[in-house]
Amino acid sequence: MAVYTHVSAESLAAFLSRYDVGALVSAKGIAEGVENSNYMVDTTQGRYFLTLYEKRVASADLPFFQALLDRLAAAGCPVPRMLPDRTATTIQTLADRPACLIEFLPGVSLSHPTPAQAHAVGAAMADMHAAVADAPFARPNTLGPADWQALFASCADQLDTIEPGLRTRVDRSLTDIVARWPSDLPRSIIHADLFPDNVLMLDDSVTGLIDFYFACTDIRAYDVAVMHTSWAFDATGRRYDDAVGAAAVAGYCARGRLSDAERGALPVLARGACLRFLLTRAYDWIHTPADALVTRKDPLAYRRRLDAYEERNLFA
Ligand SMILES: Nc1ncnc2c1ncn2[C@@H]1O[C@H](COP(=O)(O)OP(=O)(O)O)[C@@H](O)[C@H]1O
Ligand SMILES: N[C@@H](CCOP(=O)(O)O)C(=O)O
Repeated sequence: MAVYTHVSAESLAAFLSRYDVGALVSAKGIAEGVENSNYMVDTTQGRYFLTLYEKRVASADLPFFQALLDRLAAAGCPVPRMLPDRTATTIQTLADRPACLIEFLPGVSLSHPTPAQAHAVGAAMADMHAAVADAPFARPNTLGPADWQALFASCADQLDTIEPGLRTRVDRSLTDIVARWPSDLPRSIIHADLFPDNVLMLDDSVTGLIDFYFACTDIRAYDVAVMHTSWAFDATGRRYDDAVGAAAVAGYCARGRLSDAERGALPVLARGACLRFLLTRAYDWIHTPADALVTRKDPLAYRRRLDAYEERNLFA
């Protein structure tokens, strides 16, 4: 469960009184997620989502996320807008954290997506990229290739406590992936974390694209690669489902386009995605406070995916 910061009923009621959303009825910490503290809040008028931003979300970036969500929502993408209070203030402070009240969207996150569902999420990603194609705002990727060496250094000494040999394994791939990283592919705002748990679905329809807090300006095909790494494997990273992976890419191409150069780069972009999530998971595995109500994610599930992408071209 990801609740790092506890909010008392009194302070939540006072917070809600700034909005036209009715009075607090109940609030409960959300079991999923690892980055922020999230609550599902019921009021006399409906259901809302409350996020208190923690470690990896800089408050200076919140206006970017707000503008991005507003733009995507205006274009018809199923994203939750951050709600303004009566004074038109959206980004607030609660329990000494930046905090936002957010639209609650229907749907559930899938554990075992089918090809049809992966196709739908690929299409939704292409629509999202189209909606931000000429967006007048940008945000650098703070977890891109230029940051991996420092991230590696911050946990290198403890990597072998997760799995003997992991330090050497990561080091070897890091050097090779960074050397091969493409520099001339189209860039745009990307989600950068469109895992199944960041997509809400009902049957085969996408009802919510959520958790944009890693969104940034980077290689557009990297978003497709991140999606592939997260949708085409089971949670342990042991079982690869070619039909799901192919459907996610096909869904993207049904509504958007991948050039030959972008397609050709997918294997190295996927290896980079594996490394990025392996490293952040390893960092969290090592540094998450013992009393945090959070389920740490297994770094080795991404070491296994990295192995799979290095064994053969899963995009062939
Ligand atoms: N706007 C929303 N509407 C409905 N459910 C949501 C919404 N945002 C998040 N959730 C639920 O909360 C979970 C955790 O949210 P998420 O943003 O992924 O957390 P974190 O940023 O901490 O990783 C999601 O998996 C989803 O089930
Ligand atoms: N998707 C990342 C972690 C980021 O957490 P999220 O709950 O915000 O998606 C991972 O699985 O490592």
